[in-house]
Amino acid sequence: MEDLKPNPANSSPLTPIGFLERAAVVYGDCPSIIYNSTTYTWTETHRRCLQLASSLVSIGIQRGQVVSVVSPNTAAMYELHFAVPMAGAVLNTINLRLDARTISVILRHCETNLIFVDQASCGLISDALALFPPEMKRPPLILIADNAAAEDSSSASSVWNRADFVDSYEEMVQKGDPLFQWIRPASEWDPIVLNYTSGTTSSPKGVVHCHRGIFTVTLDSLIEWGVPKESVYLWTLPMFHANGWSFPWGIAAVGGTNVCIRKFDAAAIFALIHRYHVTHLCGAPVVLNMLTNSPDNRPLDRPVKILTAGAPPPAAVLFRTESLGFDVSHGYGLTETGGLVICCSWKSGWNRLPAAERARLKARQGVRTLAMAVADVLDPETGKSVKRDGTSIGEIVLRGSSMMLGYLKDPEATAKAMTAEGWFFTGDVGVMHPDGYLEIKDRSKDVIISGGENLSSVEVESVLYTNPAVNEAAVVARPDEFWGETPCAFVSLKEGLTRRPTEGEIIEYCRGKLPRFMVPKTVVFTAELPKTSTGKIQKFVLREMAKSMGPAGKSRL
Ligand SMILES: Nc1ncnc2c1ncn2[C@@H]1O[C@H](COP(=O)(O)OP(=O)(O)OP(=O)(O)O)[C@@H](O)[C@H]1O
Repeated sequence: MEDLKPNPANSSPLTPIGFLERAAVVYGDCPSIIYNSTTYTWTETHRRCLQLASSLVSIGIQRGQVVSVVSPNTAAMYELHFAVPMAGAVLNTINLRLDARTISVILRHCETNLIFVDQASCGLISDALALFPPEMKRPPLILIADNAAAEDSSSASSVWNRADFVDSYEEMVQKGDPLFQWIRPASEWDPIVLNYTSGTTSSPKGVVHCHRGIFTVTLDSLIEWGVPKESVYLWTLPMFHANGWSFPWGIAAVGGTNVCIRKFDAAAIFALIHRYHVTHLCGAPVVLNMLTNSPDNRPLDRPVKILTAGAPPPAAVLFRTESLGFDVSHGYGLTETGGLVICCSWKSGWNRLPAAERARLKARQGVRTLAMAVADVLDPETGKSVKRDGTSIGEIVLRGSSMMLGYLKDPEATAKAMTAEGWFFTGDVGVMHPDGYLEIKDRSKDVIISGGENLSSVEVESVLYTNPAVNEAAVVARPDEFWGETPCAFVSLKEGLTRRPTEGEIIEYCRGKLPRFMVPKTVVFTAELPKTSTGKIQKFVLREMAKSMGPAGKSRL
């Protein structure tokens, strides 16, 4: 059989871009995108993306060049996930909640060739470009004009003239060629996207993924979550966050409907679910918490599937979300993995367990998805797999086909993250349970060491979330003269409480539920917890605050 080798008939490069072509054939008349009063079909989306791709080529965009986008979840943002790679270019979606300085650094770092700017982000991009060194060439801009953005503060007219843009998004679509032969990747290893990490632990890093990686993670996520054909997907997860965990391409693969929205709050989510018969949505645990704590929440008429990832979901939050009628799935991934690669695959037998136990099991991150080759937890001392006992701690490592190509212009960080032994080191600390499901205990930088014992801040937080008065909680290390470090809890309380608990009461509550060394020694009440632009709690900010409070004293309790 040695003579049987790859040949042109069996080795066409894998790419998710072909999903759109197929959707236009199979689901041509079905709605592809609903955005405010606009509805497109898959035939129209396919045609519009081809037209836009051809216009990109005619203005000089070349294979492998970076094209950036700053936009909320609009129809244009969705189309660009296909149109930019169809022009052979690399899509770089930028988090519009970042500050101008960070965006300026990103734009210069990736040497972008063109920026699509949503009307409401013009002020932000103007500020970011003003920070370019004077001798540096500014990239050309395309305006995504949008009536729905008009109410936002820094609209185009107030910052820039139309002449500052080389064109408008809609004009580029309209003048493009609907018969354009899109530029297929020469190799499946060609880059397709460049995404910057959330910057939770350090400065954002530029992660490059190839067509093959995105193809596999997209199909993998559809299978793992069980997304059927013609699902109705509500875009609550920003597409700029790791490409919405691959669902822009995934929803095309199943011919679903993308309900795109610029902004959301709990009331809007419940209204849209009802109006469009939404079947699926994604959100970080902070979104689940917002839905369940909102006065607008109401039990759903029919079950809606919600996939959560991005931060540890406390069991209490999962429990409350399911009580409203959501069917929650829990996954784990990093910008570096292109989407979710570990999922808490649900076993039907678990449905017979009490609700609290179900939530506890679901709070575990789970097992590798089908396309991930290996997921393991390695002992930091020996480099060997930890015992499957649910208590031995190690670093979570991964190997598989959706792993990034590497960090842009950072061979050192790339080599540190992906070793010659074939592991990607996640920087997350976890345990392996006897049933083969893994659970994150902390980010390695967030582990608290108290009296020589490693203490999981996530476990303490999950207890705090069960307190009916607690809205959000985060636990970090506070220096302590005797113990080295002790857990310090930052807590925001729910609105409308008739009586607010005291620090002593919160500590007492934890005493009843945690081993002594894990009980917070300090509780700080705060109106809101600091978050990154992707909704993750910024523990480094809280750590600094805890440090500035000084050593906790000589308490030996
Ligand atoms: N289900 C989950 N449970 C717990 N943590 C999760 C889960 N999913 C993702 N995470 C956390 O999110 C991280 C990946 O986040 P992302 O790629 O958005 O950037 P970041 O790591 O937050 O930012 P940076 O790398 O710049 O510090 C994971 O390493 C993990 O710590």
